[in-house]
Amino acid sequence: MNQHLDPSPNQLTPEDGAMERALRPDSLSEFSGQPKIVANLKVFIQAAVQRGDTLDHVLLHGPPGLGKTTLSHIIANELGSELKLTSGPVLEKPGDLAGLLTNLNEGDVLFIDEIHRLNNVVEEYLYSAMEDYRIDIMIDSGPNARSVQINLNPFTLVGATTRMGLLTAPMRARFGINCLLDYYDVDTLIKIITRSCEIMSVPITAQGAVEIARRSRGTPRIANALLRRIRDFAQVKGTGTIDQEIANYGLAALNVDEGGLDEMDNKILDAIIHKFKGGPVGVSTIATAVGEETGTIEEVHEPFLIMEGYLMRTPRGRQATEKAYHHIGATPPGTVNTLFEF
Ligand SMILES: Nc1ncnc2c1ncn2[C@@H]1O[C@H](COP(=O)(O)OP(=O)(O)OP(=O)(O)O)[C@@H](O)[C@H]1O
Ligand SMILES: [Mg+2]
Repeated sequence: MNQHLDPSPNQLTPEDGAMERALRPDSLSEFSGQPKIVANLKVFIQAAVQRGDTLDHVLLHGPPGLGKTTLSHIIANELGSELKLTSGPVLEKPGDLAGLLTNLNEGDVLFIDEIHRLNNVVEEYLYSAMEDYRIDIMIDSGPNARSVQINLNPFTLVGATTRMGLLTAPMRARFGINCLLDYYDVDTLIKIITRSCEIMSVPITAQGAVEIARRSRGTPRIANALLRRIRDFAQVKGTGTIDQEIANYGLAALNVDEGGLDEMDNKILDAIIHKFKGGPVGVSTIATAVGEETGTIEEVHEPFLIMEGYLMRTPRGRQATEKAYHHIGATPPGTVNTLFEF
């Protein structure tokens, strides 16, 4: 298996990373899809700007590659503010956070990616910063230790998470604006693909765009990643134009099937059906069976397979649907074989 060809969101090469940034829309009007989120953010941003207030803290959540980081850049752009980026696992101790917070200017946007991965101590520290724009820092240690209160400039915290369930209730409660990003429909993905092709100066036919959009798992990052690879196929094996034929050829070569399922999606369905009698089976058992991390299955594969109707979540575990059986060419349980009926 060609791992480097895997278009999964976690396997971008540095070259892909640069291209991803080039394809990233930088204003709300360029951002396609998520109409409710865009409309609401427009109002909240305009209202804050008109009043000369800082925007309330924003929580962005949803599966990888749907535009959380993109939106954080856009929010800062639209506010005309500076964006400072960090992420949950990087902030190991309160001092790391204090350094960042005290350097924020009024109205700056602080983006904390993977905010569910903040440790408890840092998280509690963040509460007073978010609520009162104030932090207590300890100076000296031992008998001379004392805490000093520092006032911060008002700022907007934008937190992003793929795992809303892992965010503590007090943390969630401190965000005034809560945005759940949803998978994109095919029409919106066509728009995103067409825009990317214009930026990359790659010719694409309408059918070529449909084919890639349809098989991008509702995710702009995957649409762009597939597009870049199919551009290579078009250049080397075709005429340079991405039409339906070369799109089909490239998608097959990349192991993306007709329904847009990748190799791991198919492996998961196959394991549930053939190893665990269709389920219900726990996600960690599935993870072991297919050799993938439990977290990746929960964040990346499961939400997509559920949305597409291949998988059900029951209190006792994950269960394959009839659609899943048909997809991998197995017979669903309870199906009467009509050949033997008289
Ligand atoms: N609405 C959109 N319109 C156009 N392009 C988009 C949109 N949303 C995302 N993209 C593209 O998809 C890429 C991935 O988006 P982004 O990095 O914002 O995802 P994310 O939600 O932060 O993912 P992760 O959870 O993995 O950090 C961007 O570089 C951008 O090119
Ligand atoms: Mg991101």
